[in-house]
Amino acid sequence: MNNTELKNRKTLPSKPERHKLFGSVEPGPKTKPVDKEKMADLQNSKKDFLFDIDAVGIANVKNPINITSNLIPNNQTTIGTFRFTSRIDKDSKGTNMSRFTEQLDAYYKKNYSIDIDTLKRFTKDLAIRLKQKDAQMEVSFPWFFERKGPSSELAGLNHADAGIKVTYDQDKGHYIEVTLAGTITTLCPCSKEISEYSAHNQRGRVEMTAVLSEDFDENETDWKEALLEAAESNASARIHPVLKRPDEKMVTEQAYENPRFVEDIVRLVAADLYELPFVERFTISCRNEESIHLHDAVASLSFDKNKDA
Ligand SMILES: Nc1nc2c(ncn2[C@@H]2O[C@H](COP(=O)(O)OP(=O)(O)OP(=O)(O)O)[C@@H](O)[C@H]2O)c(=O)[nH]1
Repeated sequence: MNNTELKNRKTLPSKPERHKLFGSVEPGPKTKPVDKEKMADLQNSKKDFLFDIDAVGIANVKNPINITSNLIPNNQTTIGTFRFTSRIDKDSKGTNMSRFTEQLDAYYKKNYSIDIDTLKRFTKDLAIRLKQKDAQMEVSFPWFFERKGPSSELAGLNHADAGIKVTYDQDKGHYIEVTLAGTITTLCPCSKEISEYSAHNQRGRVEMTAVLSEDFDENETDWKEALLEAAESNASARIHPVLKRPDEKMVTEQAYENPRFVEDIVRLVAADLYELPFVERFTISCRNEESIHLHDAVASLSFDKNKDA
């Protein structure tokens, strides 16, 4: 910038003056207490408020999390989306919302890992912090895993959407439910059967929710890997980030050799989850994004090993 340009530059008012220009005003007279002890505490008022509340808390909380995985990368940092709640009875006006994020930050500072044992501790600590008999947390996160091309062995990262829901109840103990949604290739059996050549295929999303047995040991089994394998091993073919021509030929032929309807997928995945000893009950859904329609094909089933077996 030369001297003439510098001289022609506009002189702006100061930042406080600019704020006034755009409508900011001086603070008014203040009469309410500023000390926490003297402030009204509406949410802690005790009275008959007519109804118990099943779940009150906060949702859509995002925080960085550490997870471990049996598949590479074995340790990863990803983003967790949380929901925290507890019951309150009809004698309490409200919960203490700040305590949920206060506890999350305390765990974050301890560099905690999102594993089931830690989350069991988390929910029990949360119930104590809230002075309630129960607490529930849900966390969902993208889980990354390395996948190699079947012939070239060239690697890249795939991801699935994972979730854990843990409930602590002073009288009943812990309840644990896990969710995994993975992506697969399916090739239409009907299309293969009726056509002189080719068959249309689709990208399917398989979502599995499983209630885990009390004795489930995460040190022995990575539930994420087990559920992913249930979805992928029953598909027409797996999804790959990197495919060279020899890989593509293998994947295409494998899909043709293993045609699947959306119904076939939920039943075959159900058979695998039925055989996993640490799964007590499960729900499976599959949504295929059809390549010859604008709509999707969907199927779902639920099974309880204790009731339906
Ligand atoms: N209970 C309740 N609080 C809400 C809601 N929306 C916002 N909040 C706010 O959450 C803020 C923090 O609440 P608390 O955790 O009770 O704060 P506090 O009483 O200073 O915290 P403690 O010292 O832990 O008791 C309050 O200022 C509430 O106004 C709501 O729908 N319900």
